[in-house]
Amino acid sequence: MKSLLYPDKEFSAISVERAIGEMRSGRPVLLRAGRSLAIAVGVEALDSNTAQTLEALARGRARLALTGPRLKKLGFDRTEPGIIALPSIDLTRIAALSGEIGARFDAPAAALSKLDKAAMELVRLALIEPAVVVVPVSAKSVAGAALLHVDVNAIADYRGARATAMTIVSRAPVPLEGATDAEFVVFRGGEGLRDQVAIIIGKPDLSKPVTVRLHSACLTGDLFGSLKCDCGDQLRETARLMAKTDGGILLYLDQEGRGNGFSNKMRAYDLQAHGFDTYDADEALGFGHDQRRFDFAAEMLKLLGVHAVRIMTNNPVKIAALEHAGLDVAADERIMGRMNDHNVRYLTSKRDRAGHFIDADQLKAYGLIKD
Ligand SMILES: Nc1nc2c(ncn2[C@@H]2O[C@H](COP(=O)(O)OP(=O)(O)OP(=O)(O)O)[C@@H](O)[C@H]2O)c(=O)[nH]1
Ligand SMILES: [Zn+2]
Repeated sequence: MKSLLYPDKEFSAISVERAIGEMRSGRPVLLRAGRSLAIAVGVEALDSNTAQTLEALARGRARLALTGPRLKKLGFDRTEPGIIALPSIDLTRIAALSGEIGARFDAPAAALSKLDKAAMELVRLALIEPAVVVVPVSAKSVAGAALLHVDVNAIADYRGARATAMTIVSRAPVPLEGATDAEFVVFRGGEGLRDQVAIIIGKPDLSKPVTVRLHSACLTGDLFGSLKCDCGDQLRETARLMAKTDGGILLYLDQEGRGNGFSNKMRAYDLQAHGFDTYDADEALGFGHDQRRFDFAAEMLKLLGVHAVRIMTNNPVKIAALEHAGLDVAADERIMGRMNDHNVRYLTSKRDRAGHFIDADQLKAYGLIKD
């Protein structure tokens, strides 16, 4: 039946997209690896009803899958993701293991099975808290249950199949303040089928290096002028600069919170309000320093006919990503926002911990760094 509608490979990717939707909605998903089955439930979605149902199915065999950074924070000597046995679905223990600050556990953590790996990847794709309960089940015990099934191989192959599959779905002129000749081009595709936008400012000459910026969405900074970062300034300054010079292309990428999603960014901001720096906060939540990939952004540029770029960024990873994707990076230029008491620590951390090219003199003048 399925092959009547879609080729098998396409059906695999579609089943993952459906599973991402289930995860984001807080519903369990049934994973299959050969003859083994397991139910995966994001920790974010656990309540006492779900816990009771899982308890009955688990018969002591459930486990909690956590990322490497989270296990490290718990005191485990490992950087790889792993699982911790859950003899019972104890919500307090699960909450402590997955998110409590200062929680420490010395129970052994084991390597992920194929089922656990798939569960972790789904949670990552769904942009929810990166912790998932995995409950091995028999086919008989879930017969007739209204659960979405997805094969672990489909999940493993998903990124490769979809990461750069971008198509243009609409475009229209939108005059901007400071850049009246601007056209918005909307792309759809990539992981999670999000909408991504390219804003073509002026008439860039595609036969020469085109000025580009890859700008990851920051609702707080871009729209509300949050003082915690420099995003809003960078965004508007880039558009103005492109309009004043030979034009350019600004990619506005749906990658809130360095790719962690907006809810996780707000969790991180809450930790920052209690003294954590930007990277420590993400680590405490189980994330690495930066989850973003820019291969799909390079594909957007290629689809617009760009071969060579002059990129405006302080982030070395963006430069390397475009080069890796086969674009000629003819130059890279800095773009700084205004510094203030609320964002100077954030900018210092980006310089010191992620190698961003941020003007040390400016930071020094602000008095936060010594050398
Ligand atoms: N997780 C997390 N994300 C943050 C925090 N502050 C800002 N962000 C996100 O960081 C990203 C910043 O995007 P960009 O300005 O494009 O990227 P950048 O890596 O700073 O590089 P350039 O600005 O090009 O130098 C956005 O996705 C923001 O939502 C934070 O404290 N934690
Ligand atoms: Zn920001």
